[in-house]
Amino acid sequence: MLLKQQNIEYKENISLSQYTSFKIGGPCPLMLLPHTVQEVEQAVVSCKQENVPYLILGNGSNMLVSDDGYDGAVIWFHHNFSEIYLENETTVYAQAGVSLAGLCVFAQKHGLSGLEFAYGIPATVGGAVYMNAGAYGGEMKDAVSYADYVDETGKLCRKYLTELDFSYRHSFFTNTANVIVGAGFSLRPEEPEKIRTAMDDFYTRRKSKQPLEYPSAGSTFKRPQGAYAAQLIEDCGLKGRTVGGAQVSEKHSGFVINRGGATCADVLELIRIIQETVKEKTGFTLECEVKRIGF
Ligand SMILES: NC(=O)C1=CN([C@@H]2O[C@H](COP(=O)(O)OP(=O)(O)OC[C@H]3O[C@@H](n4cnc5c(N)ncnc54)[C@H](OP(=O)(O)O)[C@@H]3O)[C@@H](O)[C@H]2O)C=CC1
Ligand SMILES: C=C(O[C@H]1[C@H](O)[C@@H](CO)O[C@H](OP(=O)(O)OP(=O)(O)OC[C@H]2O[C@@H](n3ccc(=O)[nH]c3=O)[C@H](O)[C@@H]2O)[C@@H]1NC(C)=O)C(=O)O
Repeated sequence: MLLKQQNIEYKENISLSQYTSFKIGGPCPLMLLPHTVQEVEQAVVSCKQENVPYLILGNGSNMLVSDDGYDGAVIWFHHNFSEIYLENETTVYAQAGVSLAGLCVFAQKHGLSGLEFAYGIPATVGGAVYMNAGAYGGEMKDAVSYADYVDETGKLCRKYLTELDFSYRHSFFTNTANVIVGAGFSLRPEEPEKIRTAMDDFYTRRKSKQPLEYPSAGSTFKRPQGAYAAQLIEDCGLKGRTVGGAQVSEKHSGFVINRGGATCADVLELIRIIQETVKEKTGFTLECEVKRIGF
């Protein structure tokens, strides 16, 4: 395979369950761990040439991977692509593998406000921009100034906020094979203490309401127009409903959790039951927020 002759670090025959926050997922023959933009360009071009599909993995916190795994190459950014610096007085640049927690703490230490809402979202910068991650009234689109990416032909490009087509859990990148390599965040000066207090407040709220003690992929469904998925699920009596190792969290019914040993098939069956029951009893259609991989 050409892909393995390019000096890009790689691992073979990995189990994707080790790389997803759900702790679910079958095998994958090849994981590429690029360290430079040039290596990302090479990886994309080689995958195209060899007709190998690729998947970009950040923190794996929004993925439901098939028990049969993924028959392609995974490009992994966590731990590498972790550079972060001040571009000017109010702009922070972070590479795609930087954790949102790391980005928030960096901004706070430099007295820059605008990312407090994101403290506690278990994502990388790449995954968060890809999906316009949001919480507590904030979204990535409120802070992102531009994003750098390697396009599907292997060329490095930049798009600015107005071109990024952000909306609820969606961006220009959604359902494309572009690889985000970094982003610039435009922030406002504020006292570091005030920023720290806001971050701690959001984190405490998250911890008290969400089942962080179990593996999951965050909210399973998007908020449907005019309702909350969690409330609909609770009103339909589905809190605690279990299939194999998968369960509708007793703490927050918007989360399907892995109580131990859950398979992808368990989660899919539980999702099917939830969608069917909610539709039948309330008329609302619940759309999955979690991205399905390898189907
Ligand atoms: N608000 C909250 O409390 C929570 C939010 N989340 C969400 O989970 C997401 C998780 O981020 P993360 O764990 O890092 O992502 P994941 O590893 O879960 O990847 C999710 C998808 O994002 C795409 N992606 C990831 N990194 C990149 C990149 N560098 N360039 C292009 N596409 C990329 C991939 O698309 P592809 O398959 O096309 O390759 C992938 O399928 C965030 O967007 C956030 O919304 C999760 C938990 C809680
Ligand atoms: C976890 C994620 O993001 C989360 C984000 O952390 C939180 C906090 O702002 O708000 C969203 O959750 P959410 O829509 O479930 O919001 P919450 O405020 O927790 O709950 C909404 C409503 O449902 C009700 N609710 C919640 C839990 C529950 O068991 N039962 C219930 O009825 C709440 O009382 C509230 O009225 C995001 N999810 C989506 C799909 O928009 C994620 O994207 O993975």
